[in-house]
Amino acid sequence: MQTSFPAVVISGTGLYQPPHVITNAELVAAFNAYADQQNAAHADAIARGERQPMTHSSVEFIEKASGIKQRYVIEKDGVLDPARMYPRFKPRGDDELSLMAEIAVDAAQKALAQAGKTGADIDAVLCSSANMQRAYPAMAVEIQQALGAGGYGFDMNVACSSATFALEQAFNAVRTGASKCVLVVNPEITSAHLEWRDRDCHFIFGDVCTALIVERADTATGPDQWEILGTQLATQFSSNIRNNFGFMNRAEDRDPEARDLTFYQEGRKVFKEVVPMAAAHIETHLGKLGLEPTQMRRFWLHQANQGMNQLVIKKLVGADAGDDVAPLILNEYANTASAGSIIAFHHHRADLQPGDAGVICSFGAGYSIGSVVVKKR
Ligand SMILES: CC(C)(COP(=O)(O)OP(=O)(O)OC[C@H]1O[C@@H](n2cnc3c(N)ncnc32)[C@H](O)[C@@H]1OP(=O)(O)O)[C@@H](O)C(=O)NCCC(=O)NCCSC(=O)CC(=O)O
Repeated sequence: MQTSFPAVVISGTGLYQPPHVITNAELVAAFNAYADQQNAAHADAIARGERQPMTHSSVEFIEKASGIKQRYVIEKDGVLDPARMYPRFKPRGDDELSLMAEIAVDAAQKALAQAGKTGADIDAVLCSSANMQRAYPAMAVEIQQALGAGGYGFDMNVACSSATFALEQAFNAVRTGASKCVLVVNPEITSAHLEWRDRDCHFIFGDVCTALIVERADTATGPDQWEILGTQLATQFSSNIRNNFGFMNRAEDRDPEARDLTFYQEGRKVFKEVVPMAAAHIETHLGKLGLEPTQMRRFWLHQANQGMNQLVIKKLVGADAGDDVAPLILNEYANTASAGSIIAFHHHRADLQPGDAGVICSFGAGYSIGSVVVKKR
């Protein structure tokens, strides 16, 4: 028996933008100072041929290879200190709101205001992010309490596809009647998982938090509603984007400074393998909905690499991706893991008209790909 579901909308989005900017010039200056210090400290071993000298990074490479021009971070001094090279966060007591929850509450309140809702209207909180601050209790439950929300909350992690995968859970919870109004939050404190001392990746990530409100169309009162026409998720195992940090590290007697306990990747392989997967995924998803890529007014794509997004769009619509078709935010925000496509949706939808449709699509570690087709009401 075919069950018909009520229409479900995204009725609000919110964005927490960290207070500090690191430009590529600042980033490269810190990295090069660190490399010089390392080379001086190991000059003898380098002279004996026992160790390779570190090579300088460059602003030109970063901008040409990725399109990234700067990134926002929650704490800047620690990252740019050549004697440290990662952020410095003050530990908080168990009775204080944790940092991930704090930025999630900020983004959530903005999304709630846009939707004309309060925390009390929320009956499910999905905190979905590439990294969680602690093992438990779930971040989502702390966020639920801080917002005065009811129902339940849980955390989920699908790396860069965390937001789109959570959107499908929210969509299903609302359309089946299990939940009335779901908050999806994506606090991405990527500065803490990035290896700022590795020139292959030190430029990639930035911090941010996004939030989305998902509810039935017949309860939505906000001025800007986007009906979810469908969602499609896919995963295929790959170690090409990986981070082995985890609760077993201590039991494995791992060196906490080991290179594989922060983000690492085979960037070229990711580029080559993920572009065709993402394009085919979107095309198949739209086909199931009886839609063509050329009918989409906009693609809010994952923000990892400018060239990647251009290739995905070329495969889909046979044309170069101008900002009007696939807006870029990574030049300003860098890669913000799961939040990237949601930042693009947040900043670049106001000019669309009722009836215009588009695709929010993430792709990243897993591999994981998630697409959400939306139409402005
Ligand atoms: C990482 C990249 C920007 C790297 O660009 P390229 O592939 O063109 O470059 P490359 O690594 O082959 O390096 C080319 C040459 O430049 C050198 N090189 C590397 N880094 C450099 C730097 N900082 N400054 C100057 N030179 C540099 C290399 O040593 C090499 O030298 P030589 O030529 O001498 O050997 C790109 O591959 C990329 O964006 N790929 C997609 C990755 C992606 O989407 N990942 C998902 C991230 S995870 C994610 O999004 C979230 C999630 O899922 O969690």
